Amino acid sequence: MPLIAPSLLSANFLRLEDDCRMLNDSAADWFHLDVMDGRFVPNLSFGLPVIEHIRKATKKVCDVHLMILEPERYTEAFAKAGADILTVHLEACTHLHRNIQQIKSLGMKAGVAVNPHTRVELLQDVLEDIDLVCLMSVNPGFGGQAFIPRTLEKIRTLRRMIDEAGLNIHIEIDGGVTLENAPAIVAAGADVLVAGNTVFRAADPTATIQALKNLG
Ligand SMILES: O=C(CO)[C@@H](O)[C@H](O)COP(=O)(O)O
Ligand SMILES: [Fe+2]
Repeated sequence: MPLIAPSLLSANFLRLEDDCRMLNDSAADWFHLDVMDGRFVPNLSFGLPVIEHIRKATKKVCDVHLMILEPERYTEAFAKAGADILTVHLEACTHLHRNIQQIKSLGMKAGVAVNPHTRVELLQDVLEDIDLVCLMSVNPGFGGQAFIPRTLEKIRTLRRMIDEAGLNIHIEIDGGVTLENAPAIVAAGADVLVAGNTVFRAADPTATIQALKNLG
């Protein structure tokens, strides 16, 4: 059964407390929180104050996905805000290994995200240092985009790399996850499904989260 991480980028920000409560009462495992800087990605989202409040509204894992340049400038602030997992983009880090060490030294789990054009083989030399790989299955910046099918092959390659190294690392798929494609994503070797629009645009978000869990 995969872990389900609804993305609050698609939540109703006027009713964020209601959406947090709905997720708390649902089968959701993690809260996926997308932070954008308008530089690494062509969009802005929310930042530290919002995450601090969401942290107080849930006991579930806060999985923070940083789509920002120079993430090392904010690592400590996100630790203080209550992130459990902090994921930085390989493409945004000059000193990725150092950034990973910094995240872990502050008591958080470390994730590395890769864009659709980035080969997963580039993760080989940090694999043993991280807790999660976030494979972007859309170009980061927006919710509601279509899943890029080539991601399935990348999941299989990454799963092989992780298994051959005898490691225990989450493979999280982020972007365009639906009830239709979730079974193939899990069959390819992913174990965490991020879902924004599929959950928050559903007539019954709670049932949809449960269905994603059962389908995978
Ligand atoms: O990081 C991102 C987008 O950049 C994602 O986490 C999206 O928020 C996922 O939304 P859907 O594609 O599931 O609607
Ligand atoms: Fe994300």
